[in-house]
Amino acid sequence: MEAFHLLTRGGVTFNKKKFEKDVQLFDKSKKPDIKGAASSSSASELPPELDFFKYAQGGQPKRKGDSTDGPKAKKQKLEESDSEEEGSADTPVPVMGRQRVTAKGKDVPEAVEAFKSLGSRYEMSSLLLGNLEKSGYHEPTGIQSHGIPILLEGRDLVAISPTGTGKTLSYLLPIVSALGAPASTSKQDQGSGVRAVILAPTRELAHQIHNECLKLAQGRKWRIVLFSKATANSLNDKNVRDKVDIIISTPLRLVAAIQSGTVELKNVRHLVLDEADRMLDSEFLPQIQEILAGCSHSDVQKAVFSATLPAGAEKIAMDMLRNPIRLVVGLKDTPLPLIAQSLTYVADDASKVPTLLQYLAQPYNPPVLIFVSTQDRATSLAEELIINGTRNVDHLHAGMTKKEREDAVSRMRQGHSWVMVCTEVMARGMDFKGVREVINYDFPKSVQSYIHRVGRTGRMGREGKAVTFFTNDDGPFLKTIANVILQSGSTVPEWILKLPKPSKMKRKEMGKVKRPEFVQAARQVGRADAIKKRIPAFTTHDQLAKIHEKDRIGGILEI
Ligand SMILES: Nc1ncnc2c1ncn2[C@@H]1O[C@H](COP(=O)(O)OP(=O)(O)OP(=O)(O)O)[C@@H](O)[C@H]1O
Repeated sequence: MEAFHLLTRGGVTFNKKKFEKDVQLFDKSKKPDIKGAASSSSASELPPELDFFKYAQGGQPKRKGDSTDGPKAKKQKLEESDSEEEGSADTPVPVMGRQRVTAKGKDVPEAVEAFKSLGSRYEMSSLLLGNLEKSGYHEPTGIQSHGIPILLEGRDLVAISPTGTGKTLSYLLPIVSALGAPASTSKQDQGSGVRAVILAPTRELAHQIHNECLKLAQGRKWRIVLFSKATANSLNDKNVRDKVDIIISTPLRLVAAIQSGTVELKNVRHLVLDEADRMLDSEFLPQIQEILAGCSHSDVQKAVFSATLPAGAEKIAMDMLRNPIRLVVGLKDTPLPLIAQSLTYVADDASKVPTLLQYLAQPYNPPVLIFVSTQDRATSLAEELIINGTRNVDHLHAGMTKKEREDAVSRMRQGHSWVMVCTEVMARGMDFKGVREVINYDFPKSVQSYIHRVGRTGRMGREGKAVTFFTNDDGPFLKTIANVILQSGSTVPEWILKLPKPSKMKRKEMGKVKRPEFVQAARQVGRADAIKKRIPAFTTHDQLAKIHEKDRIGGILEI
């Protein structure tokens, strides 16, 4: 702890040379050396901060300033190293693609190297294989190569694979493939009532999974229902209810429907828990148990998926499953090496807004996701950024109405939001392909929260960048997150590594750090004027290009 105190006790003995980069963030006369920030562009080029549409089309990110310590180099190092995750002593499985996959369990089915093998080996329909192609899924990822055959062979599965590696398709494809004829047309004896249930912790994620599922099922009349109050009401009619093939829901919504008798799960043959560790935590577990009890068919295949699965959650999962196979892709509970991660010291809460404004004043890669700890802090930080001239700022938290949340997600998907301030509700599962930078404005409340938050970038082979602010109050937990960063191949200052490891008890306090209810304003004086003159929250691409042109030549903003 001594090193941390040296850094933080009022700055008297602060070693400025050693922490030059952190000091630069507070020195307005110097540009901070933010790794990954592009240098200023020539006047004839669109400024990099405006040029994100190119990226949004999926082009390879060109990060300037990457050194030999950049994510690629780190990835290489990790692949070359002999580092190994737990379970590797079990059934050896060939290395697929870039990530090591280990499987534990009896009679593990052989992995597939190409989607087309699913046609010959499992008679997967050409319609489904065609839909994969149409979606741009040409080759399976590690979790898909191994996980899909396991599920197609009817086995239960615990799958742990890093964020953005295609877990959704790994469970959707086998389910859709096993459905056969849609319930509405079927004369076969497949029972009546919903046959597959997929559970996710947030409405946004359930919605995203629903969209993926619809894409995959194109061309067949399966009824795939995203559960909401409205759909629950429509299922009051048994004739409608019996024609549903798949339900995708949050646990609470489904339990309410079970209790009111609008849904029966006795015909369910496939049950998937996405973000399994969250679903099995104390908040959701009673609901999951109720849903499990409702799935009373003698042959229910169960699968749990997550990027993180702490031992406690894994034990609960294993007890739920029958003769399961456990798959681990990459290093368990570790972000992908493609995400360049760093820690930024900001002393106290009041210093965060100025630090963030300085960060956003440099060229950055929009859209950027900014995580805060509470709903009020999300709203107030978004407001603060707008007042201070940051463009296209949006926010999202669970206290907003369903419509507001849907609109915010849709603006993000369409590329209208450049800066999205959000709470934990966006941390898990949300897939926005263009997100290149994540900022943990408030320190995460657990290692799992950290991994999922930073996992909103660096998805499906793209590079990403994640910055985590820490204050003096976060000091005791710094080492825990630093270890995760180090394990995934990014570098951490030496002094942090020398901090003592917090006890298990202490680590539990990580999520309980007290923060002010609202973020602290960057400017008190002239705030009312600033609000009146603030730039409209959303402007068109052309308007923004004009603004930047004027900014460069010192013009006055007129919009
Ligand atoms: N085989 C594939 N080829 C190309 N892209 C794919 C493939 N499989 C999935 N994807 C795309 O990769 C992205 C990430 O997939 P997905 O959201 O399923 O990741 P995940 O592992 O569930 O991540 P998280 O842990 O954050 O939930 C999505 O945009 C998806 O469309």
